[in-house]
Amino acid sequence: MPTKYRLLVKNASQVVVICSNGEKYLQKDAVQNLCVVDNGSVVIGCDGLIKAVGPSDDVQAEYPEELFEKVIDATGMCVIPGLVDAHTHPVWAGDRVHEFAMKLAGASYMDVHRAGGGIHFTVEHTRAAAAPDLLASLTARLGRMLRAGSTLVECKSGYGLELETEVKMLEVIEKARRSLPINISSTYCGAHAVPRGKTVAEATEDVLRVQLPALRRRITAGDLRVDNIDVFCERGVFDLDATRAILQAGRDMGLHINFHGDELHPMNSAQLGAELGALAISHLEEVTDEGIAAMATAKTAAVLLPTTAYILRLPQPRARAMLEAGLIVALGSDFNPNAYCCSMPLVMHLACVNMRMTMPEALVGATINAAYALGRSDTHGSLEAGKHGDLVVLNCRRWEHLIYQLGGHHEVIRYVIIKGSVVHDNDHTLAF
Ligand SMILES: N=CN[C@@H](CCC(=O)O)C(=O)O
Ligand SMILES: [Zn+2]
Repeated sequence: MPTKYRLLVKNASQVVVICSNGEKYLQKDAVQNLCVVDNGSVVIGCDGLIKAVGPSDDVQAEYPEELFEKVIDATGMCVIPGLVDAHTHPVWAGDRVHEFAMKLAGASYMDVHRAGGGIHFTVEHTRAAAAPDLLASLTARLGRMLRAGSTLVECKSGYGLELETEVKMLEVIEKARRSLPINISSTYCGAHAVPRGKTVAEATEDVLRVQLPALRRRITAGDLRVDNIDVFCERGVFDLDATRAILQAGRDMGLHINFHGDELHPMNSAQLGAELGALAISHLEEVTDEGIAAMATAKTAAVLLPTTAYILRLPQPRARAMLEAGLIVALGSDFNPNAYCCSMPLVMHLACVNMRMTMPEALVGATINAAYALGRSDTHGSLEAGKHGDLVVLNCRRWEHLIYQLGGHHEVIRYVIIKGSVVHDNDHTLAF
């Protein structure tokens, strides 16, 4: 009999589908009631898309095993959707381990930034780096994220702050997108800091008159794919007017608005994002109640970054107030030289303990809602027929072990699968 399907994952103790009615995001009570199939199986076709998910007996009655290229017996294991990391800065040279020591000794993020460190330090090293070296380190970092269960990752530029290096970074992201199995959502973040020697007005003009028009030409020519536009809207970085001008220009080019706001000071970034129809705003440690309400009405997702609040000892984002107001809450690792974390399981753990999210809220934040924040929830973020066959098989009978076992994801994750192909097989056999 000819092979017709790529992969059968059968007999899993739990298949965490997340949602099953084509929802683009989950909010309010829907977040608590995850769709979970006990003793379930998943079928992925040769096109890499999910064909069926359901109770094992039903699936196996309809899809005989001999039709499959590969069968995984997931007895005693769980299946969850591939994790989605909605916020990373993974292209850079030069680490900042020395600044970690400064911060532990009491320096704030902006103290380091104003002293010429922080983003400026990384910009200097990234400008000097050769593209193949940046690609090699990006590949290694994406590999680490993938082994921690991430199958769709947002990747920002933003350590160039001038055309040449911003394009170099976006080209590196594009090469990774074309050559690696992991899915990438690419973000232009040329307004990540005001470059040394320029005013905010000059930096804004450079983005508007030089960088964006050049990017538009590259995108139109098919050389580059860019999905999102980002600005660091913060006191001492880009103010509200500059942020508005840049985000509007990006939106006019067809990019999704997805930016840094209300992190260190209340800037009314949330209200601005809601007004502009932003798909997502990240950080929000300092968002006001009015900002939360505006985002809920506009269906602008909140991308919360627990690693940053933890490392910088910031006030935690008010996840509970956001969830209760009906916001679409997503999570991201914020991997960058300040917050060196590639692990969404660790991010979910921090979100639960420090932000008081429940485990279902954290998993929703790292799947369907993170996919929504990237405009990808029609194809990613849940295990529904027609979506990409991206999933993680866990070496445990209950999916919550992935969050509960602090820092233990290397042992808990057995397989990472993208479009029905096993891209990571952690050949451990653990008993619970
Ligand atoms: N806050 C602005 N940007 C990054 C940090 C980037 C850096 O420090 O290099 C963030 O999301 O945390
Ligand atoms: Zn960031």
